[in-house]
Amino acid sequence: MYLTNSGGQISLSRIFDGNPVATIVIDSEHRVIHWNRACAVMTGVPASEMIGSRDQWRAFYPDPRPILADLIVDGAVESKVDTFYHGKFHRSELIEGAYEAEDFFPAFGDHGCWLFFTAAPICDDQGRVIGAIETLQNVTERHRAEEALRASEERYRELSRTDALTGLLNTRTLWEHLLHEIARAKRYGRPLSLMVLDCDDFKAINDRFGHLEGDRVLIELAALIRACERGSDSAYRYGGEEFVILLPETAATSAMQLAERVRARFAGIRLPLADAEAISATISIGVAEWRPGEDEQTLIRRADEAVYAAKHRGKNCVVLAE
Ligand SMILES: Nc1nc2c(ncn2[C@@H]2O[C@H](COP(=O)(O)OP(=O)(O)OP(=O)(O)O)[C@@H](O)[C@H]2O)c(=O)[nH]1
Repeated sequence: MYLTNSGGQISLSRIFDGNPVATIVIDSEHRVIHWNRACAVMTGVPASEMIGSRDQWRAFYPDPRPILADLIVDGAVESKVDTFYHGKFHRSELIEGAYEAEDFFPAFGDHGCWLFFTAAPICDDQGRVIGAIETLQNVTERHRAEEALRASEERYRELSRTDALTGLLNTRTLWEHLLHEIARAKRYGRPLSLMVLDCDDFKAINDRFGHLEGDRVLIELAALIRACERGSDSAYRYGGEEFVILLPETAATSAMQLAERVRARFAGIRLPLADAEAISATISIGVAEWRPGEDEQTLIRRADEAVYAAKHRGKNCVVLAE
């Protein structure tokens, strides 16, 4: 078949060969009849090794198996395409009987390669499939950019949910979780407790040792809280030197025990300073168990009031909310 122009004729195989998109054509016997230059460059396999053979798989896979064009020649039975390209293919919206797929080829290039490939049937005048044409494009760069974007979105999502200094969840997340946990406690009639922890005399710590050392105390307290929380608990930085631990499935007695453990362990910590001095600090804790019908603001307010009560009792203690 020829195209004609003022300069003469161009054969179809020259057109294929000049196509910058890697292209393979096979006949009804699965024999390769075209393997263009772009395909040779992409796969590293010259056309001379492929034309007339049924070895097209060799350019892509370690073991013999059909490529997409082979499945098209075999009638493009969807279940068969699915066997080889599960979750990675869909029907072409442009050409009937054609498929598009995207897959990772670990042996391509230095670190593997993502290819987007399409295969369509070639039919005779009666509509019988007499071969298939497959095109392949390297979409690795696009994939890497998408992965980087996903990772950065995930990082931003994480940052928007956490407190930068301590790495604990932030107040916004606390309100979300609290609403959810109250709804759950209500629906299933389960206990739910919460504690508010407030660093004692923190202004004096800042004044005496400096703001950076104050930050160290907060970081240390956050680490201790994280070490003490159980699987279903979650911890939040609630304000400057205030923290919250949310305790699903926990009644007041257990919450008080946990609070007492955190208080005692924190009081025992000595943060060494350069001049052989050490910082020690204490916390006051208010514990509140959710009451049926109570909303999140009221629950937190009761725990806050218990913290004030603890401060009035001399600090470094735990008080159960009224
Ligand atoms: N280093 C540091 N200090 C903070 C941070 N956030 C808040 N603060 C300080 O925490 C101190 C809290 O002081 P107050 O609310 O007066 O409470 P307190 O000194 O702990 O006194 P009591 O609550 O009665 O024990 C303030 O001086 C704030 O500036 C922070 O992220 N880092």
